[in-house]
Amino acid sequence: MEVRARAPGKIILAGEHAVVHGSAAVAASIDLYTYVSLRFPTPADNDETLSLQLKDVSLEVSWPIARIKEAFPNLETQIPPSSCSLEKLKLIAILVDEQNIPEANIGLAAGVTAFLWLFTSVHGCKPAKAVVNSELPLGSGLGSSAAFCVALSAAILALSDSVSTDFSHQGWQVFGENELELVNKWAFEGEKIIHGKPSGIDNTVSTYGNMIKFKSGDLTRLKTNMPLKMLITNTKVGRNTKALVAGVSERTMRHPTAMASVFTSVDSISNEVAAIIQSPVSDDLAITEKEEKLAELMEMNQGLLQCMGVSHASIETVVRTTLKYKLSTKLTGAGGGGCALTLLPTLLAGTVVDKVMADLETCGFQCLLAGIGGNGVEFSYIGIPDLGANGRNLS
Ligand SMILES: Nc1ncnc2c1ncn2[C@@H]1O[C@H](COP(=O)(O)OP(=O)(O)O)[C@@H](O)[C@H]1O
Ligand SMILES: C[C@@](O)(CCOP(=O)(O)O)CC(=O)O
Ligand SMILES: [Mg+2]
Repeated sequence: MEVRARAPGKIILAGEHAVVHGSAAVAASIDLYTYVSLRFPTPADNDETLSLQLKDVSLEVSWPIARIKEAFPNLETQIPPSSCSLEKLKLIAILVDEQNIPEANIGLAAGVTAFLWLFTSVHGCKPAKAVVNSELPLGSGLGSSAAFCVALSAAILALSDSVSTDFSHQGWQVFGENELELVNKWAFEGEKIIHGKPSGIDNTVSTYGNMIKFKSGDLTRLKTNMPLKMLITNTKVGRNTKALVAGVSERTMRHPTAMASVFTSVDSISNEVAAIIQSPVSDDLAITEKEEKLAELMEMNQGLLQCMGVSHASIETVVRTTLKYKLSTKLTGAGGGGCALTLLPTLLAGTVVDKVMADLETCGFQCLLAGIGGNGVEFSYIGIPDLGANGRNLS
């Protein structure tokens, strides 16, 4: 039995970092996905291992099931998601260490740890093979860690008894509300292992898709008929979300009052962004006015992100370059490099977009125009006899 799941990446229109400290943030899914396929071997395969293949980084790790049983003598599966205890984290760390993950890929150890925790929590010591590949750049602010955890949780749950799904459905299918909640909760536990202290916004938008406002764990789904076009620029400067989030917390401990004001300002910006996006649009003039307000709010948010210490010279270069064309830019995700978002007004000439993209690419950056606000996590059973030719096989 094999299942494939896919979960989208995201952009944050307002509120990253501040959302970790209780402010509101606004995020949207993008049409770039992480795919996970998960398969239980048949008796004929005679395969008694648990393995994980990470295609994007050319890494494969595997453990004999006997080794996992030895490491977790008292392993119990659980249905309501819970946090990984320190004791279990230590046991998993030993299993991960045994894989000799190359020093250059050391950030991946956290992803491998999250996989072991999620899989064994639901399926215990069962042989299986998981394969992961992604259209998202890793560690760039587009939520690859959340998409990884959401797709993994979805695949793991789709092959478990805890969700009722339709095996005869052809092609991608969506979970029911209860199952989505379960996927989201497990993914959040995975994100905790990768990020340290995530707000939950990334796994939530990857699970539910579309556009959301998120504050202190509460999700509001935003309805909009405003066409929103963003240019995403990847500075290709590598960074690590966990370290950046920890840096903001340290600054907050040093300057609690000043940072509280910064977070309050971000909260107001996110609420205003959400209100603008949701208000009805009547004509081109109304759209232009709304775009001008959004652009200004993005500039203000970028200033506050700089205040938090998470901007970067490469991000400032994107801000300056796009400003030459009167376009507003802010970083998206954890910052410190990674990706920036530039609002492209509806009436902006295509030639201007081409010029700004060429200018940014001259700086060594990579530009992409992704679709915004599509579906959240989906899954599809593979190799079921009556799945038929429409069952999409992406391998
Ligand atoms: N496709 C993938 N394959 C392997 N690991 C992944 C993949 N996507 C995400 N990860 C995990 O997520 C980490 C990057 O997460 P993070 O620093 O939060 O950046 P972002 O979420 O912005 O891409 C990687 O170091 C790895 O542990
Ligand atoms: C900085 C933060 O707001 C978003 C991080 O996103 P990313 O991992 O950089 O894609 C952290 C969080 O909300 O968990
Ligand atoms: Mg992340």
